[in-house]
Amino acid sequence: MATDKDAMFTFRGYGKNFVRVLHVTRTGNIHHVKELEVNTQLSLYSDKDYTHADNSDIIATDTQKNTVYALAKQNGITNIEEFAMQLAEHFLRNDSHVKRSHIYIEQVQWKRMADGKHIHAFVSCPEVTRTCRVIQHKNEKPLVTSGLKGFKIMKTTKSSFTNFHKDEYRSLPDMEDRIFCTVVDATWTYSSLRSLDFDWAWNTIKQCVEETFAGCPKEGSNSPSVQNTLYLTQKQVLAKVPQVDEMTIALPNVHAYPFDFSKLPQLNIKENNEVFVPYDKPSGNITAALKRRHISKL
Ligand SMILES: O=c1[nH]c(=O)c2[nH]c(=O)[nH]c2[nH]1
Repeated sequence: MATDKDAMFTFRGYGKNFVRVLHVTRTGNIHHVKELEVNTQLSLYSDKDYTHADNSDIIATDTQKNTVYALAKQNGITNIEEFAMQLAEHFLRNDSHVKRSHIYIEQVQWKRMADGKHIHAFVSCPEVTRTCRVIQHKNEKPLVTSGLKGFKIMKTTKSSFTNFHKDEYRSLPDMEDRIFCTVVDATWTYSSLRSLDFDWAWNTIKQCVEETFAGCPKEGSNSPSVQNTLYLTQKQVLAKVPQVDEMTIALPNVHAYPFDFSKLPQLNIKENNEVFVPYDKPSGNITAALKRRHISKL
């Protein structure tokens, strides 16, 4: 990447962010909707656009935006992974001077009204955002990373945190029973895309996250720490979705501590396990990436 004798680029890329698309498919009178926000980024072989103000190779970010709408119209949107791969491939195939395509898509969810039965009326369901990142280099296969983010979940018991390290700075007591609240941010890569049903994979992984966190509805499941719950989630995902090669999860520990009624001695409140103060800052930041040891044979 020679630039001049004093400096060189270590990265270049440009594209359009936050391209919003609402896509409606009609099967007779039954309508299906998908709402996406698409981010495109292209890296070219030449750097003359940056260094010599030569714009002749630039695929304008406006053109990239139009391409998103055109491909949505021409190909439809089966799921965000397929759509991102089509976009990445399109720029590489159509424009020989493109070296690398990078497409990142977020999908917000709409659910059918009337308990999922309405044929054309929907309710916004911001409970969780589905994400997908596709990076593809010229003449190479796409690297697909799917994910979910913003999935805020909480349980009011069966979470403890005890026997942790003691030193002169520790003030937190052992907690046998606490509130566990987190906002799940997870991404995963696939070792094989062959006959992979991306919707099935995403739904299965979301279910793993929920089930590991919550346990069965009548009993729940014990969490001895956020770290352990995170690891058990990853293990369950690797067991249930054989195409997943590596999974990264971030589970912030969004603390909620009992209000300290000792500050109000006149109320003579001795016990409190009902009134909590949620704190969004600071939050614990617990994260790990778990990768399969053996390459999948799929
Ligand atoms: O599950 C937890 N893990 C920690 O590392 C930690 N640290 C902390 O203050 N509370 C908790 N809880």
